[in-house]
Amino acid sequence: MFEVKKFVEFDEQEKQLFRESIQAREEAYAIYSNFKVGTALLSKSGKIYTGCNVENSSFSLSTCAERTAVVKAVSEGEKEFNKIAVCGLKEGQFVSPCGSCRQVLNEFAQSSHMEVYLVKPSQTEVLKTNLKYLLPLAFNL
Ligand SMILES: O=c1ccn([C@H]2C[C@H](O)[C@@H](CO)O2)c(=O)[nH]1
Ligand SMILES: [Zn+2]
Repeated sequence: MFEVKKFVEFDEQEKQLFRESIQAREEAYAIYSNFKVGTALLSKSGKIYTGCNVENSSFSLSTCAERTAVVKAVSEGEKEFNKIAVCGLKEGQFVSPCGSCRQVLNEFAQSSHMEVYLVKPSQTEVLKTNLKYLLPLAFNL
């Protein structure tokens, strides 16, 4: 399930998350793909952790924005997250987390229905979905 709404229709906390994902994207180190991604992750305690993609000349060592944010947050003591905003731009379309990031989010999601927002840098519209929809029948131990 997903819905697309205008940026301004969301509540203040959500809009703050969206703005921080847009800002985080500015820091992306994407000199090989030129594809910048920014994220903002909301922890159970209410704090926001941001991330961007960090590429490497040895391409497979590149890190996605979502996992940058998760690793930052977990290393600072946060282990559960409620929401994540992902900001990217591909010919005007929404950018969605890759399969590896979906699995990593699943590890630390407070609920399997963790809210996932796909944000456009233009602040025009936002696609709202959830992790259950993006990762059905998820693997868990
Ligand atoms: O979920 C994703 C998928 C891709 N990227 C980055 C990795 C790479 O630097 C660039 C192109 O794949 O986009 C992310 O940050 N998040
Ligand atoms: Zn990814």
